[in-house]
Amino acid sequence: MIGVSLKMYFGYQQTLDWATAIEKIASEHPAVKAGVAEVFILPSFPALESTASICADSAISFGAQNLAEADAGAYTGEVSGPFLAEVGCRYVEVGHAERRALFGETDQVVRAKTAAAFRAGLTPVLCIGELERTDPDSAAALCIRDIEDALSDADFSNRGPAPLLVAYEPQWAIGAPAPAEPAYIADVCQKIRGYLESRTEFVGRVIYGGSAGVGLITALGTTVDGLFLGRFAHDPEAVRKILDEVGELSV
Ligand SMILES: O=C(CO)COP(=O)(O)O
Repeated sequence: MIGVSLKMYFGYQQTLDWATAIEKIASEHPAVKAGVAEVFILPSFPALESTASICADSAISFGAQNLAEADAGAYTGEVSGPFLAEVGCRYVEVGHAERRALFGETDQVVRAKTAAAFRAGLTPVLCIGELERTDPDSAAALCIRDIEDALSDADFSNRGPAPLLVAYEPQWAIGAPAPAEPAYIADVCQKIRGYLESRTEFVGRVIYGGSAGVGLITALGTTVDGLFLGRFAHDPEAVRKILDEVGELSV
């Protein structure tokens, strides 16, 4: 699973050119064709509709970087889960470290947005990760506590197991020159995976984000379900190389 959030780096046309390039690379890639790699992209809201056209009948999917807590109403400037689903989003990011640090999103907000995503039938890309570098046991314990907390308002009663994507993003590794060490990532993600497997209301997978780029998935192997890329996916050729790596891992 290779996801990319563009954050707010690109302009509109730049986003569409990039999405077109990624769609072409992914849909022609043997790892995607063989079903061993999946790609999703998360552009800014105003590019979603054009991204839907680019991704129509394609192997790649798309989603949004944020959603409102409520489904409809007097919430100026917000975008609801049902709106995103109607545009064709499959994924929506919830609780990214930048939303928490820069826009005051609390645990309560993350709970409400996670519940809203599930209500709309979207797969939350639930971002969690420790603030400061620590040991893998402490990091995993904190992540599992945050996942449990984020899910605590979600209603799973009306359907079969819902898909959930956990993005393990140690906050100290976001926007850094290099990712966390592969052994550290693998240890934390294996523990998160163990927790996700113990829950039956949802089917959870865990991807790593935080300065992820070419070479990392080869080092991590199958200890993670994929990567959540930021800056290092701005060059579409880097995404091609990462898909090559995924293909090599599966043989
Ligand atoms: O936060 C991230 C993905 O959402 C990671 O971003 P960078 O890879 O640019 O550090």
